[in-house]
Amino acid sequence: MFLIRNLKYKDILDIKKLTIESGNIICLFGASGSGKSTLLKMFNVMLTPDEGEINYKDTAITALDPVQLRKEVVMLGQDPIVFEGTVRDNLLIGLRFSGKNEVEDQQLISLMKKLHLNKELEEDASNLSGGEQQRLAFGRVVLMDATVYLMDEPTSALDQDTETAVMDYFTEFIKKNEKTAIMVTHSKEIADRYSDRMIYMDEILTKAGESYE
Ligand SMILES: Nc1ncnc2c1ncn2[C@@H]1O[C@H](COP(=O)(O)OP(=O)(O)OP(=O)(O)O)[C@@H](O)[C@H]1O
Repeated sequence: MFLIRNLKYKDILDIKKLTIESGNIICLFGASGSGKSTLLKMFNVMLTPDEGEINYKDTAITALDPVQLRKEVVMLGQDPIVFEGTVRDNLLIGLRFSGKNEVEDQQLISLMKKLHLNKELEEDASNLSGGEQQRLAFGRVVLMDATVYLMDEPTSALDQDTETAVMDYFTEFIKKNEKTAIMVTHSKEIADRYSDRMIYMDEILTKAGESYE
Protein backbone atom coordinates (compact mmCIF):
# COMPACT_ATOMS: atom_id res chain seq x y z
CA MET A 1 0.00 0.00 0.00
CA PHE A 2 2.82 2.39 0.94
CA LEU A 3 6.38 2.01 -0.20
CA ILE A 4 9.07 4.40 0.97
CA ARG A 5 12.47 4.52 -0.69
CA ASN A 6 15.49 6.62 0.25
CA LEU A 7 13.42 9.17 2.12
CA LYS A 8 15.19 12.09 3.76
CA TYR A 9 13.62 14.97 5.63
CA LYS A 10 15.76 17.62 7.33
CA ASP A 11 17.85 15.83 9.94
CA ILE A 12 14.72 14.12 11.26
CA LEU A 13 14.03 11.22 8.87
CA ASP A 14 16.40 9.05 6.88
CA ILE A 15 14.66 5.85 5.77
CA LYS A 16 16.15 3.61 3.14
CA LYS A 17 13.17 1.35 2.61
CA LEU A 18 9.87 0.75 4.35
CA THR A 19 6.80 -1.08 3.10
CA ILE A 20 3.37 -0.98 4.68
CA GLU A 21 0.81 -3.54 3.60
CA SER A 22 -2.91 -2.85 3.48
CA GLY A 23 -5.45 -4.34 5.85
CA ASN A 24 -3.30 -4.03 8.91
CA ILE A 25 -3.13 -2.17 12.17
CA ILE A 26 0.37 -0.81 12.46
CA CYS A 27 1.76 0.87 15.55
CA LEU A 28 4.62 3.32 15.24
CA PHE A 29 6.85 3.36 18.27
CA GLY A 30 9.79 5.46 19.28
CA ALA A 31 11.20 8.01 21.66
CA SER A 32 9.72 11.48 21.88
CA GLY A 33 11.18 13.54 19.05
CA SER A 34 12.17 10.49 16.97
CA GLY A 35 10.01 11.63 14.04
CA LYS A 36 6.83 9.56 14.38
CA SER A 37 4.44 12.47 13.77
CA THR A 38 6.67 13.75 10.98
CA LEU A 39 6.55 10.37 9.25
CA LEU A 40 2.79 10.08 9.71
CA LYS A 41 2.30 13.45 8.02
CA MET A 42 4.23 12.19 4.98
CA PHE A 43 1.57 9.55 4.28
CA ASN A 44 -1.06 12.13 3.31
CA VAL A 45 1.35 14.80 2.05
CA MET A 46 0.88 17.18 4.95
CA LEU A 47 4.69 17.12 4.66
CA THR A 48 6.82 16.12 1.68
CA PRO A 49 10.29 14.59 1.88
CA ASP A 50 13.36 16.58 0.85
CA GLU A 51 14.62 13.49 -0.99
CA GLY A 52 13.33 10.07 -1.96
CA GLU A 53 9.87 8.85 -2.73
CA ILE A 54 6.69 7.50 -1.22
CA ASN A 55 4.36 5.40 -3.32
CA TYR A 56 0.72 4.90 -2.47
CA LYS A 57 -0.84 1.97 -4.33
CA ASP A 58 2.06 1.99 -6.81
CA THR A 59 1.77 5.70 -7.63
CA ALA A 60 4.18 8.38 -6.42
CA ILE A 61 2.30 10.24 -3.74
CA THR A 62 3.43 13.58 -5.15
CA ALA A 63 1.66 12.76 -8.44
CA LEU A 64 -1.69 12.42 -6.67
CA ASP A 65 -4.14 15.23 -5.98
CA PRO A 66 -3.56 16.00 -2.28
CA VAL A 67 -7.20 16.89 -1.63
CA GLN A 68 -8.35 13.58 -3.14
CA LEU A 69 -5.64 11.67 -1.31
CA ARG A 70 -6.64 13.17 2.05
CA LYS A 71 -10.17 11.87 1.56
CA GLU A 72 -8.74 8.36 1.21
CA VAL A 73 -5.94 8.72 3.72
CA VAL A 74 -7.32 10.64 6.68
CA MET A 75 -5.40 11.89 9.67
CA LEU A 76 -6.28 12.44 13.27
CA GLY A 77 -3.58 14.75 14.58
CA GLN A 78 -2.03 14.84 18.02
CA ASP A 79 -4.11 17.84 19.08
CA PRO A 80 -7.72 17.12 18.14
CA ILE A 81 -9.38 19.93 16.23
CA VAL A 82 -12.77 21.02 17.45
CA PHE A 83 -14.77 23.25 15.14
CA GLU A 84 -17.20 25.93 16.19
CA GLY A 85 -20.71 24.55 16.55
CA THR A 86 -22.45 21.56 18.06
CA VAL A 87 -21.36 17.98 18.59
CA ARG A 88 -23.43 17.06 15.52
CA ASP A 89 -21.71 19.74 13.39
CA ASN A 90 -18.34 18.39 14.47
CA LEU A 91 -19.18 14.80 13.64
CA LEU A 92 -20.57 15.69 10.22
CA ILE A 93 -17.93 18.17 9.05
CA GLY A 94 -15.56 15.45 7.83
CA LEU A 95 -18.31 13.90 5.71
CA ARG A 96 -19.08 17.28 4.20
CA PHE A 97 -15.42 17.76 3.41
CA SER A 98 -15.21 14.40 1.65
CA GLY A 99 -18.39 15.08 -0.32
CA LYS A 100 -20.19 12.09 1.24
CA ASN A 101 -23.80 11.87 2.28
CA GLU A 102 -24.58 12.93 5.80
CA VAL A 103 -25.82 10.27 8.20
CA GLU A 104 -28.88 10.08 10.43
CA ASP A 105 -28.76 11.23 14.04
CA GLN A 106 -29.36 7.64 15.13
CA GLN A 107 -26.07 6.55 13.59
CA LEU A 108 -24.25 9.44 15.27
CA ILE A 109 -25.77 8.53 18.63
CA SER A 110 -24.77 4.91 18.20
CA LEU A 111 -21.19 5.94 17.32
CA MET A 112 -21.02 8.24 20.34
CA LYS A 113 -22.13 5.40 22.58
CA LYS A 114 -19.34 3.20 21.27
CA LEU A 115 -16.87 5.99 22.00
CA HIS A 116 -18.31 6.44 25.52
CA LEU A 117 -19.28 9.99 24.62
CA ASN A 118 -22.33 10.77 26.73
CA LYS A 119 -23.32 14.10 25.21
CA GLU A 120 -26.26 15.50 23.31
CA LEU A 121 -25.86 16.13 19.59
CA GLU A 122 -27.04 19.72 20.22
CA GLU A 123 -24.35 20.41 22.83
CA ASP A 124 -21.83 23.14 22.04
CA ALA A 125 -18.62 21.23 21.27
CA SER A 126 -16.47 23.83 22.98
CA ASN A 127 -18.00 22.75 26.32
CA LEU A 128 -16.49 19.27 26.03
CA SER A 129 -13.50 18.21 28.11
CA GLY A 130 -10.13 17.48 26.47
CA GLY A 131 -10.76 13.71 26.44
CA GLU A 132 -14.29 14.20 25.10
CA GLN A 133 -12.99 16.47 22.36
CA GLN A 134 -10.43 13.81 21.46
CA ARG A 135 -13.22 11.23 21.05
CA LEU A 136 -15.33 13.71 19.11
CA ALA A 137 -12.48 14.23 16.63
CA PHE A 138 -11.99 10.46 16.57
CA GLY A 139 -15.66 9.97 15.67
CA ARG A 140 -15.47 12.58 12.94
CA VAL A 141 -12.51 10.83 11.32
CA VAL A 142 -14.00 7.33 11.61
CA LEU A 143 -17.21 8.51 9.94
CA MET A 144 -15.25 9.63 6.89
CA ASP A 145 -15.04 6.01 5.80
CA ALA A 146 -11.50 6.35 4.49
CA THR A 147 -9.13 3.65 3.25
CA VAL A 148 -6.25 4.50 5.57
CA TYR A 149 -6.45 6.03 9.04
CA LEU A 150 -3.38 7.90 10.32
CA MET A 151 -3.83 8.25 14.06
CA ASP A 152 -1.38 10.26 16.15
CA GLU A 153 -1.72 9.17 19.78
CA PRO A 154 -5.50 9.01 19.41
CA THR A 155 -6.19 7.94 22.99
CA SER A 156 -3.56 9.98 24.84
CA ALA A 157 -6.12 11.96 26.87
CA LEU A 158 -8.28 8.97 27.87
CA ASP A 159 -8.48 6.91 31.05
CA GLN A 160 -7.81 3.22 30.66
CA ASP A 161 -11.42 2.00 30.49
CA THR A 162 -12.37 4.61 27.90
CA GLU A 163 -9.19 3.91 25.93
CA THR A 164 -10.05 0.19 25.86
CA ALA A 165 -13.60 0.90 24.69
CA VAL A 166 -12.41 3.25 21.94
CA MET A 167 -9.66 0.91 20.77
CA ASP A 168 -11.94 -2.16 20.83
CA TYR A 169 -14.43 -0.32 18.67
CA PHE A 170 -11.85 1.20 16.31
CA THR A 171 -9.84 -1.95 15.68
CA GLU A 172 -13.01 -3.97 15.06
CA PHE A 173 -14.11 -1.28 12.60
CA ILE A 174 -10.74 -1.47 10.81
CA LYS A 175 -10.79 -5.26 10.58
CA LYS A 176 -14.43 -5.64 9.64
CA ASN A 177 -14.21 -3.08 6.86
CA GLU A 178 -10.72 -4.11 5.66
CA LYS A 179 -9.20 -0.69 6.32
CA THR A 180 -5.62 0.13 7.26
CA ALA A 181 -4.56 2.03 10.38
CA ILE A 182 -1.14 3.50 11.10
CA MET A 183 -1.10 4.63 14.66
CA VAL A 184 1.46 6.42 16.79
CA THR A 185 1.27 5.30 20.39
CA HIS A 186 3.46 5.45 23.48
CA SER A 187 1.58 2.54 24.97
CA LYS A 188 3.26 -0.83 24.60
CA GLU A 189 0.09 -2.43 25.96
CA ILE A 190 -2.06 -0.91 23.25
CA ALA A 191 0.42 -1.96 20.58
CA ASP A 192 0.72 -5.51 21.95
CA ARG A 193 -3.00 -5.93 22.22
CA TYR A 194 -4.20 -4.37 19.00
CA SER A 195 -1.47 -4.15 16.37
CA ASP A 196 -0.65 -6.59 13.61
CA ARG A 197 2.76 -5.04 13.28
CA MET A 198 4.98 -2.73 15.32
CA ILE A 199 7.41 -0.40 13.64
CA TYR A 200 10.20 1.00 15.78
CA MET A 201 11.58 4.33 14.63
CA ASP A 202 15.11 3.45 15.67
CA GLU A 203 14.97 0.41 13.38
CA ILE A 204 13.70 2.16 10.27
CA LEU A 205 16.01 5.16 10.50
CA THR A 206 19.02 4.29 8.41
CA LYS A 207 22.01 3.01 10.25
CA ALA A 208 25.10 2.05 8.28
CA GLY A 209 23.05 1.75 5.12
CA GLU A 210 20.76 -0.98 6.38
CA SER A 211 17.26 -1.16 5.03
CA TYR A 212 14.15 -2.31 6.82
CA GLU A 213 11.43 -4.19 4.97
N1 LIG B 1 8.56 21.67 10.80
C1 LIG B 1 9.62 21.31 11.53
N2 LIG B 1 10.80 21.92 11.34
C2 LIG B 1 11.87 21.56 12.05
N3 LIG B 1 11.87 20.61 12.98
C3 LIG B 1 10.74 19.99 13.22
C4 LIG B 1 9.54 20.29 12.51
N4 LIG B 1 8.55 19.49 12.98
C5 LIG B 1 9.10 18.73 13.94
N5 LIG B 1 10.41 19.03 14.09
C6 LIG B 1 11.36 18.36 14.99
O1 LIG B 1 11.50 17.05 14.48
C7 LIG B 1 11.68 16.13 15.53
C8 LIG B 1 10.63 15.03 15.38
O2 LIG B 1 9.34 15.56 15.69
P1 LIG B 1 8.04 14.64 15.72
O3 LIG B 1 6.91 15.48 16.20
O4 LIG B 1 7.91 13.97 14.42
O5 LIG B 1 8.44 13.57 16.83
P2 LIG B 1 7.58 12.46 17.56
O6 LIG B 1 8.37 11.20 17.50
O7 LIG B 1 6.22 12.42 17.00
O8 LIG B 1 7.55 13.03 19.03
P3 LIG B 1 6.45 12.90 20.22
O9 LIG B 1 6.45 11.45 20.62
O10 LIG B 1 7.04 13.77 21.29
O11 LIG B 1 5.15 13.39 19.70
C9 LIG B 1 11.58 16.92 16.81
O12 LIG B 1 12.89 17.18 17.27
C10 LIG B 1 10.87 18.21 16.39
O13 LIG B 1 11.28 19.27 17.19
